[in-house]
Amino acid sequence: MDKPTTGDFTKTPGWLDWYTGPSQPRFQLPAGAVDAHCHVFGPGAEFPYAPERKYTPCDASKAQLFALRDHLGFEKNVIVQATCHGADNRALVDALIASQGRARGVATVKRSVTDQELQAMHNAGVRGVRFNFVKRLVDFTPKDELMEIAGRIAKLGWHVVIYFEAVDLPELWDFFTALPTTVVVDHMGRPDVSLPVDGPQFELFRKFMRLHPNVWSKVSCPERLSVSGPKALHGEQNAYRDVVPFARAIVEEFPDRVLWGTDWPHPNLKDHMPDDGLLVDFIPHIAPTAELQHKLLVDNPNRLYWS
Ligand SMILES: O=C(O)c1cc(C(=O)O)oc(=O)c1
Repeated sequence: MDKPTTGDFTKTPGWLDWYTGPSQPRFQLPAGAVDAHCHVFGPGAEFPYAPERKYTPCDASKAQLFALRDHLGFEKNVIVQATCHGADNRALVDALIASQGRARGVATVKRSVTDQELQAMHNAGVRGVRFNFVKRLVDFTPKDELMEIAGRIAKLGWHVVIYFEAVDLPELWDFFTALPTTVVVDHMGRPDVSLPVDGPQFELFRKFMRLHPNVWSKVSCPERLSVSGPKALHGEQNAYRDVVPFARAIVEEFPDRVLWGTDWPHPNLKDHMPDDGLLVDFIPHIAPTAELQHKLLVDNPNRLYWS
């Protein structure tokens, strides 16, 4: 793959660029596998980063994403609008159209979005909107605005993707459970994996999924959640041990409501940038049987995004 560029923008100090030359995964993905959480950044020279962004990344183009897809052995992508592009979905839509049906998208919209704009996004392959509650990434949007957007996109058959941190789930519970669509949680609601997997924090998340059959979870981002490592670098086949029990518990209890994605190009990692090939090798640790792997990687994402 090409090396990352920066265009005319200056990257956030300490920014880690995505890993070039990822290894060939040892785990062979099943035919039809979907990378259900990844992003495109710019390129900034073509699709400028949003003025209200909280970070400036290195570029991560659609061509680079599709090269990674092919290298790792995925058939398709779900591209999630990154907060560095705000509610300007042009880079996302451009990538969706270029994918020729091999990518679907999750957009960020404001209440001012028109029905024609929503329809155009639908035609390009958008199937959801993302509501972000991680304070370091976005400015606050009132919940009545978000609920209004949810009501409108529900009519298109779209779903809502939510990104929040585990400590905020109690406060957000009533809003989340009132959403009228399928609800997809990013990265298992970001549990603190140094706490017990059967402790109150993660138990609340499991209860959230148990009580609400419309709630799905991405069991992605061990590289973001792990405290103990080891990192997915230098051929490590047993990376991020502390995340395994959390992700595996969700995959085994809710096999028909889980998704997996690389999270490439891994925005805002501070510590290291994983080898995406080794991230794929993480999958059998959390989905140990061929049946669970097929649901996670093929059946579930195809049902949600391509049917
Ligand atoms: O849209 C983003 O900016 C974004 C950021 C992060 C993060 O910084 O945790 O994770 C994501 O999955 C997406």
